[in-house]
Amino acid sequence: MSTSATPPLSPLTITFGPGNATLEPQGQVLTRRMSDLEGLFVDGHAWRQAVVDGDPVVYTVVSSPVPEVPRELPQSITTIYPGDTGGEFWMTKGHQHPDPQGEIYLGLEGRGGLLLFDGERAEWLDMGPGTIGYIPPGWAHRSVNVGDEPYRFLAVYPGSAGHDYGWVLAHGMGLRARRGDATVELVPFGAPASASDNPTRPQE
Ligand SMILES: O=P(O)(O)OC[C@H]1O[C@](O)(CO)[C@@H](O)[C@@H]1O
Repeated sequence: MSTSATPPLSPLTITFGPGNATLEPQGQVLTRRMSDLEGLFVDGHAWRQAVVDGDPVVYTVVSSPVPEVPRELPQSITTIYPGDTGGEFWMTKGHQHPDPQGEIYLGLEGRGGLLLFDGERAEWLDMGPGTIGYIPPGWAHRSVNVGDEPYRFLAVYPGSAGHDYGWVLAHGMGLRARRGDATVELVPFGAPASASDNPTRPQE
């Protein structure tokens, strides 16, 4: 199997590839470049410049062949590359499940964080190899690489959960993760980009 399988599935084993970067057998592979993250970084000028300067790959999602359909339990490995845009750490788009169901992440490599927002409360979970992050039903979720190496994690989620990206654009994520002096700095979602990033840049 090299793409999404068709139910009914037979029992199967799925193994990690080299560096925990892939799954075998493997399904779909999604590549998100900077241009796919329009409107998500608070510093829109820095985002646009990064697109012009080569439109780097921000993260990839490698799925197993288990399909996103009701009653199945798909898995995927997400690799977020290290970097920041206008001081804001590279991250996934973030989404809400239209069908509110839980999800688990297992940290595999690197240093990351799991930002959760239910529309009122925001929570931050530190993630690393061996950490399980639990996403309860009704919490939008975004992963962030806060280190200097690729941050990699396994996600396991109900196949009927779905991905609502519009919810995050409409409601935000409560907090943003910025590069601080020694570690991650969490700031209110609406806080402007730091003036020191570009002193001559007018605020959007
Ligand atoms: O869908 P987004 O927000 O781009 O983030 C990708 C992550 O979310 C998932 O789609 C599942 O929640 C994972 O496969 C992956 O870790």
